[in-house]
Amino acid sequence: MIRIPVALPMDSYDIRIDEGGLERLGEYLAELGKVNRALVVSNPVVLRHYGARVVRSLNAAGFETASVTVPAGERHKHLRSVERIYQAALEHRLERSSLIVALGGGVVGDMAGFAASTWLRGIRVAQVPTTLLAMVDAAIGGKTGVNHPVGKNLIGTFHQPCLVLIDPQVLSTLPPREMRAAMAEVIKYGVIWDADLFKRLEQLSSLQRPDGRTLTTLLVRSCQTKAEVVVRDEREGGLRAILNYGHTVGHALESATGYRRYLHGEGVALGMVAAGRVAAALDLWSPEELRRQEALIVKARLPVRWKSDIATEALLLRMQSDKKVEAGKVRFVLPEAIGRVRTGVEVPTEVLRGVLDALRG
Ligand SMILES: NC(=O)c1ccc[n+]([C@@H]2O[C@H](COP(=O)([O-])OP(=O)(O)OC[C@H]3O[C@@H](n4cnc5c(N)ncnc54)[C@H](O)[C@@H]3O)[C@@H](O)[C@H]2O)c1
Ligand SMILES: O=C(O)C(=O)C[C@@H](O)[C@H](O)[C@H](O)COP(=O)(O)O
Ligand SMILES: [Zn+2]
Repeated sequence: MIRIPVALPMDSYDIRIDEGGLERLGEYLAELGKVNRALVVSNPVVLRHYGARVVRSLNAAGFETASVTVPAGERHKHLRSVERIYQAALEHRLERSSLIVALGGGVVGDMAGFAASTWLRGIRVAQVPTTLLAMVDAAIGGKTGVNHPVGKNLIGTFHQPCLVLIDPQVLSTLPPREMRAAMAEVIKYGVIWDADLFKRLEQLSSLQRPDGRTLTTLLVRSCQTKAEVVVRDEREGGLRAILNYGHTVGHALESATGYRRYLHGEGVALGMVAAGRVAAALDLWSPEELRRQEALIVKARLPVRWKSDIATEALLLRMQSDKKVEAGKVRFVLPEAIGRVRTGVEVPTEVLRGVLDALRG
C-alpha cells in the first residue's frame, strides 16, 4: 500500500493506493475514530459492480450502513440529485459522528462531498474514487459542488475528505472513453508542474490502458502534485489556480453543450489546446512546446477541435461565469514552459476569439 499524506494544518488526511483495498475500507475508516453510521453514495452502475464489497467491509468494521444512488452522468450533477442524498441521510438518521462514503467518479464525489459539507453543517466524507479521473484529481483537495445550467460547479464548498482510498482494481470495468478522458488531467499535471511526468508520457508507447507499473507511477505522480498544490493553497487564493489549466474553455464547452456532449476530461483536453494556442499567440510559450502538448493530446486519443455548431460568441459568454473572473475580466492560466504556468493572465478578446474560431470545425 502506498500512502500519500495531504498534510493540511486543520484537516490532514491520507491518500491510500491499495490493490484490492475496497475490502479494507471499513478497517481504514475504523482507524479514524468514532463513526456510528455510514451512508454509501454511488450511482447505479458503480453500486452494481462494487457496492456489495464496500458494504460488506463497512459492516464487518461495525458500521450501520445504508446506500443511496444518484443518476449517472454530468447532466445529473445538480441540486435535485443532492436532495436524494439528504433524503437518505434523513432516513438513515445520519448524525454528526456519521460518515458519507463517496463511491464513484467525480460526479458522485463532488455531490457526495457537497452533501457531507452541508448535512448538519458538515459531517465527514471518505472519497473512494472508481474512475481514473477521480483517482488522480477529483477525490483529492476538497472541492465539492454541482453545476448550474449557466456554468460548471457554480454552487459548491471546500470540504476535505477524511480519507481517499484508491483501489486500482476497479479500473478493470471502466469504459475506454473514460480512461482516455482521465489522461487529460494527467497531461495537465505534466504541463503545469511536472515536466518529468510529461516526458514519461511522451515516451510511453500508448496512453490507452497503462500496464500496472505505469498506472501506479501515473497515480502516484498525479496524487503527489495535487496534494502538494492543495497543501500550499487550500482555498485557491493563488497557486491552486494552476489546477484550473484548460478549464476556462473546457468548462465553457461542457456547459454550452448542456453537459451532454463532452466528458469533463475531453473538455479539459480541448481547453488545454485553446490555452496553449493563446499562450503561443501572446509569445508566452514556444511553438515547439505547443506542438508537443498537442501531440500528447492526440496520442491520448482526445479531441483537439470542436464542432462548428458551437458558436465562439456562446463560449465567450459562458466564460464570463468562470470562477477566475476578476473585475468582470476572465483570467487565464497559460503555459510558459512545460512544467510551469502563469496564472491571472488577461487575454485580449480578439486574440481569444481568433484561437476559438480556429478550433471550431
Ligand atoms: N472536485 C474536484 O477537484 C474535481 C476535479 C476534477 C474533476 N471534477 C469533476 O469530476 C467530474 C468528472 O468525473 P469523472 O470523469 O470521474 O466522471 P463520472 O463521475 O461521470 O464517471 C464516469 C462514468 O463512469 C462510470 N463508472 C465510474 N466508475 C466505474 C467503474 N469502475 N467501472 C465502470 N463504470 C464506472 C460512471 O457510472 C459514469 O457514468 C466532473 O463533474 C468534474 O467537474 C472535480
Ligand atoms: O482542484 C482544483 O482546484 C481544480 O481546479 C481541479 C480541476 O481539475 C477540477 O475540474 C475542478 O473541479 C475545477 O474547479 P472549479 O473551481 O473551476 O470549478
Ligand atoms: Zn478538472
